[in-house]
Amino acid sequence: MSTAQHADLAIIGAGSGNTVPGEDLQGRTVLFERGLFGGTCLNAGCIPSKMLVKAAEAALSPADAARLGVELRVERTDWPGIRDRVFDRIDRIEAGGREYRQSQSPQLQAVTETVRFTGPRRLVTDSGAEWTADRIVIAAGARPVVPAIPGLDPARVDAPDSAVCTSETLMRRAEVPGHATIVGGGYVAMEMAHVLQGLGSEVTVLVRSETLLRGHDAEIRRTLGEAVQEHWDVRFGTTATKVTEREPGAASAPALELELSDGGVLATDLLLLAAGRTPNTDQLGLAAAGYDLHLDGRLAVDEYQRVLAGGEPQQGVYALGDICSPFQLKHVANHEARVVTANLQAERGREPLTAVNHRAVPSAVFSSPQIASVGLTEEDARAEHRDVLIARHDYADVAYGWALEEKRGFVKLVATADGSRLLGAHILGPDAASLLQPLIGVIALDLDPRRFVREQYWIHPALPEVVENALLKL
Ligand SMILES: Cc1cc2nc3c(=O)[nH]c(=O)nc-3n(C[C@H](O)[C@H](O)[C@H](O)COP(=O)(O)OP(=O)(O)OC[C@H]3O[C@@H](n4cnc5c(N)ncnc54)[C@H](O)[C@@H]3O)c2cc1C
Ligand SMILES: NC(=O)c1ccc[n+]([C@@H]2O[C@H](COP(=O)([O-])OP(=O)(O)OC[C@H]3O[C@@H](n4cnc5c(N)ncnc54)[C@H](O)[C@@H]3O)[C@@H](O)[C@H]2O)c1
Repeated sequence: MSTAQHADLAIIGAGSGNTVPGEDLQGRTVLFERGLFGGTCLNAGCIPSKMLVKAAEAALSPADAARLGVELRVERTDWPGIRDRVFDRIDRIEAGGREYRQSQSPQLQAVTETVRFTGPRRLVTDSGAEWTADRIVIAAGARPVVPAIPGLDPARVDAPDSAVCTSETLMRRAEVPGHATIVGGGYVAMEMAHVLQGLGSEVTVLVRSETLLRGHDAEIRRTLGEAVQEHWDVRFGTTATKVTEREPGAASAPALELELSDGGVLATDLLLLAAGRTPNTDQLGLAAAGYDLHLDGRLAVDEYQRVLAGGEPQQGVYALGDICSPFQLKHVANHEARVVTANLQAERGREPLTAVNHRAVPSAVFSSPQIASVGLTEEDARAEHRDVLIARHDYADVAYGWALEEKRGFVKLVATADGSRLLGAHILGPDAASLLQPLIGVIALDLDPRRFVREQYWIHPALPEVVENALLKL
């Protein structure tokens, strides 16, 4: 006889999955979380990284001020103070979320363990507790890839006394390294290089390919590459071929020696691995459940976020966020969580399901310069459409750009040949993420960009005039 406990709904992962159980969900719910409540975004991702970017930018402000004729000096950056300010706030929110789920959520049982499937709708925790559930939401996220580099012991990555880390532990480290080496040329590498340099590190970035931020518009990538090389030692087409870690605690610094594919040797205090994030599907025993996976390890879902098995959607089994999404972004995970919540309700009332909307997914990279992007790149648009219109306006050609003395920033728009539909928008420069937002609306709501620009006021002389002028050029 089975001793398994039974739930109406089981949720795996209290990151974005934690938003699914609302007041109106009926029946017994179990929420499995092996780590921190709030998941990656709150504890080791979007939120602490942006709080640190802000501190780094304050430390880098003398260079901006100097362009304006103001001489500023940074007296000191108080890393322990900055780190503790950031994580005191975050840790309190995490503890509050945990406490709420553990003792104040009626009908919900929080199980703070790792769980895996032993069959379809059948689960077991690490301590052996068995569960069955009528409906399941899989929101188990992703984790940093640890590339195979000779000499690198994967078990030591992120250990408290190790000089090799990922974004999981970087932001809570005891010290800012004198010299940091970053493997990767993607989002994490660009943002963390900015943070580390701002807070006092010398930074070397090892980029396996010849470009930063693969998938972004080529002009954006090229301009970013030129800009960051003014501050960081960026080595394109270069990988680490061997890592030698000195004895932990050995007096002689630096802690690591790296052999590089170009034959060079690099002594460094910290190695940050920022080589992508892999979905946690391999840790979930999914073969026992028979659910389908994509080649890149993502759980396969249909447009209603229902998990597929043998190509067929499984009623009542959903996935959301990094475990299944083609976009590893928090706003996408949140949207998918809303779709899943709506569909759990709809299923009960036998109402139509809501489809996910992955059109016009924006992203921003909070580096220096900041980048924000939505829709097609120029290259993709040219491949998809016979003719396209490209419009570009520089920050330097609007009044607020003069106030900023901004030389590099620009807005680039990609539209259909007649200018009636915006296909993509790409911004590089101060406040790019905020400037992009109205253009996300134009694409998402299929607004005519010619009406959008003409039939509203644009505040003069505010920075959005750079967006207005790019739109006028269409
Ligand atoms: C450094 C960094 C910065 C980022 N910045 C941004 C940003 O600025 N903007 C943005 O949009 N996105 C950003 N992201 C991406 C964003 O954090 C993720 O896309 C988002 O958090 C994914 O949410 P999720 O719910 O899918 O996964 P997670 O938040 O990772 O939640 C998954 C949860 O499942 C738990 N879990 C996993 N397996 C099991 C198991 N077997 N049993 C029990 N529990 C399990 C985990 O402990 C975790 O808490 C950033 C990511 C990083 C790493
Ligand atoms: N601001 C944001 O929205 C934000 C910030 C951070 C992370 N994220 C999300 O998290 C995801 C993961 O970030 P990321 O920077 O780790 O991944 P990424 O996919 O953005 O970049 C990975 C980089 O590592 C390189 N790489 C891969 N394997 C390698 C290897 N074996 N050796 C050397 N280099 C290798 C790739 O060429 C690439 O440059 C992002 O794709 C993004 O979706 C978003």
